[in-house]
Amino acid sequence: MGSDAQLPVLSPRDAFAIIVLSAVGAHLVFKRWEPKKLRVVTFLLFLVPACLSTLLLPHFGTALGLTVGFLTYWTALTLSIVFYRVGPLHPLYQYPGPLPAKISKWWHVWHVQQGKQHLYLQQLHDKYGDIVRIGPNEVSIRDPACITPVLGAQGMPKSDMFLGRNMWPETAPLIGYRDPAEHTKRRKPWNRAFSSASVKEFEPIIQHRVHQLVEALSDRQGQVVDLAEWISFFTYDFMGDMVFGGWTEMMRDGADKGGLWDLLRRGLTVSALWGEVPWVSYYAKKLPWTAQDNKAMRVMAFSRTEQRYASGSASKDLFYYLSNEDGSEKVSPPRNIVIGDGLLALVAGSDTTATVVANMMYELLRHPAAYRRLQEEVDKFYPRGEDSLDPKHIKDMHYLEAVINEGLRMYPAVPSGSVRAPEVGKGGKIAGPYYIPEGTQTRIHFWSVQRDARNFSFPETFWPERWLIAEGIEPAPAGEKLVHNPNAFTPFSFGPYNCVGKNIALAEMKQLLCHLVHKLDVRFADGVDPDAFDRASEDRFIYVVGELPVVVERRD
Ligand code: HEM
Repeated sequence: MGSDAQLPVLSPRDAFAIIVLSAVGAHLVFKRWEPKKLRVVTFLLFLVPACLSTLLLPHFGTALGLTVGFLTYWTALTLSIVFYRVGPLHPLYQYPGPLPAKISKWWHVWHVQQGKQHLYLQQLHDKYGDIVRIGPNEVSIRDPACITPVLGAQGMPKSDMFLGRNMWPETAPLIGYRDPAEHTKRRKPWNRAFSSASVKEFEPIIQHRVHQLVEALSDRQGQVVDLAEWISFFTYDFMGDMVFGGWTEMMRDGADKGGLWDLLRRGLTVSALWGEVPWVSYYAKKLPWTAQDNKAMRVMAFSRTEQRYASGSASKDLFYYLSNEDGSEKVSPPRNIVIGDGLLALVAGSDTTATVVANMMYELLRHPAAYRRLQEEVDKFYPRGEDSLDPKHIKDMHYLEAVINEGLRMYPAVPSGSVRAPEVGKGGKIAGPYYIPEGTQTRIHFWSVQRDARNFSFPETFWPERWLIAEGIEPAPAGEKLVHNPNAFTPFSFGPYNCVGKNIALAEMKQLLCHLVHKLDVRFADGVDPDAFDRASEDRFIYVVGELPVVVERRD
């Protein structure tokens, strides 16, 4: 071909048609393969429109041609996405939900960022019904009939939420394992650590730390103390002992001197967001400032893990099982896995238990009759002079159990549930009356299910007696018919990925409440607005509570 050969010039109409069709094609590529690699995304979002804009240069000149070309491409891409998401071709078209949520996931992320996701989703369920579309590709469910089909053994695998939360796949903790077979394998040492027999071995540690908490509070009698903070100190110190054979001494210091608690809480806020948009974490982890807290968290866990490897086991802590010091597995897991799981235990076991106990105490303080009744039960089983750290009567203390169940019902530690998704390529799943298309992010909204009048009478009222009535231990109030659906009560989740620490958490909470009300009288500090505590609570995947200013008095 000669050097003066000219490329044919397309008419503006044809050029625009090609740009628009290419943008729709790019949408199809994004939808089908969800590419994350920066090269591919840059190619689709910048290189393609740049090349296509050259078709407009003969008509508009360079600057205007490029501007019009890019704008046309991006507008067509955006409109293609929006029309698809709100239109009848979308597999979730039939499910109701707010329009902005259908169009963009960022609508939901904004609500998550506010920390009030639990209330927002509850409002959506009240408005739209038991299934709500809360993202372009996501639903929230409030129907207990869906718990087994979504969370049960034949249910759905984990979604990629935990890939986003964790950021570094090489230290993926148990909770992030998506492959059911790998998850079952990795969960074995956890199951050994938290079997009924092993939980008994943790009892002396619980007793020691509960005693320490009650003594620390007694030392401050008459002063205003933040009970929620002290309960957190307790759970962190206890988990440090339980996981690594010792770590923090927050109760001794009366403060989080090492900054661990602060660091984990900050990390929690960020990872709650990234869990909602996992692809963001793919880029964010490459930026030093966004990943700072998560990195610092890993460094801390790494250093404690190394120390623990070096010192060997002085007791059968969780590490003993996770690192295979018990010798049950033929091959010991690599260190990175043990680091990930050690950190998980600390996060999963500390804030969860702390937040539930703080909420129970809050409700007991708001309901003095319930506080008195609990104290009377404790006093009956442990008369003055008896050691309420000895757990021998705890299994017979029905009101204590009722208080704990009621606290867990009203304040599930993971209020908005953890997300599952039918695997892409394997077809959708039926959940109760709903068809859930493959790849749909699906959550059971525990907060809404457990506060639904169709499952529990007076759902917004703290009423421990409901559990005694349901068990037939005491009669319902005259003229009342109790609504009580035990299948709708899943604060520890359900199925093969449920909370592996449930037994230890229950043992810890029972021992703590029993000894605390036996030894101390607790009341709100003067001038405290009790509702402020409720208002300050936030859903950061784990429920996080505000300050609970109280005054304690020793009872003996
Ligand atoms: C009141 C206290 C607690 C509550 C309400 C609670 C609740 C939960 C929930 C809702 C999940 C999510 C399960 C899912 O993805 O469906 C979970 C997972 C988990 N929890 Fe707890 N938890 C508590 C205490 C603890 C404690 C003390 C530990 C001890 C280390 C612990 C360890 C874990 C672990 C390791 C997982 C991940 C399990 C897996 O993926 O197989 N939790 N917990």
